[in-house]
Amino acid sequence: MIEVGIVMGSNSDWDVMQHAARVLKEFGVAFETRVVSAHRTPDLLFSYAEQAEARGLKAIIAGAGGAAHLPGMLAAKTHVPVLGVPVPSKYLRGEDSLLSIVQMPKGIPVATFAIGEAGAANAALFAVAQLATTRPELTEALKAFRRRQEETVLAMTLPEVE
Ligand SMILES: Nc1c(C(=O)O)ncn1[C@@H]1O[C@H](COP(=O)(O)O)[C@@H](O)[C@H]1O
Repeated sequence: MIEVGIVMGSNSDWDVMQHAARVLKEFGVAFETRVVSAHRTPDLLFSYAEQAEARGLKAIIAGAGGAAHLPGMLAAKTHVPVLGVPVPSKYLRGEDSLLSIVQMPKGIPVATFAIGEAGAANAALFAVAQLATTRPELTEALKAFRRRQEETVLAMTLPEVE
């Protein structure tokens, strides 16, 4: 059963959003990927959000760039937690995406992550952590992930100054 939906406003967001998919794949979490746009496919957005809970989704990772209304509008139409990823935009480098996702009005929350690839990967790690509250094997996998990360950093070397 699919547990996490990864949606994005355009297939041009894939370079960034693939990093969420890669993390979920690494942790063995079942996910789907979809292009859904609040602006260009509003009817699809409504039906996706309205069906999310009944379809068993536990989290929706939503990435969009520019006037990034997708995460907020999904959150408006479902109680499934929405994790927003600001995708870098052509003219404002994603600061527009970040502000339009993070500044939600009181009452309709979107958990907002960093702009770009790191935000996409962290949104997926956060979704894994959410699922781990009822799945001990995911907690163990998260601990192992942190240990590997720590070992990588501890093994880092710096060049000598000439
Ligand atoms: N921000 C949104 C929404 C939305 O919020 O519903 N739909 C598409 N877009 C964004 O428009 C940008 C340019 O899209 P195109 O590359 O298709 O022109 C993408 O970053 C997409 O997320």
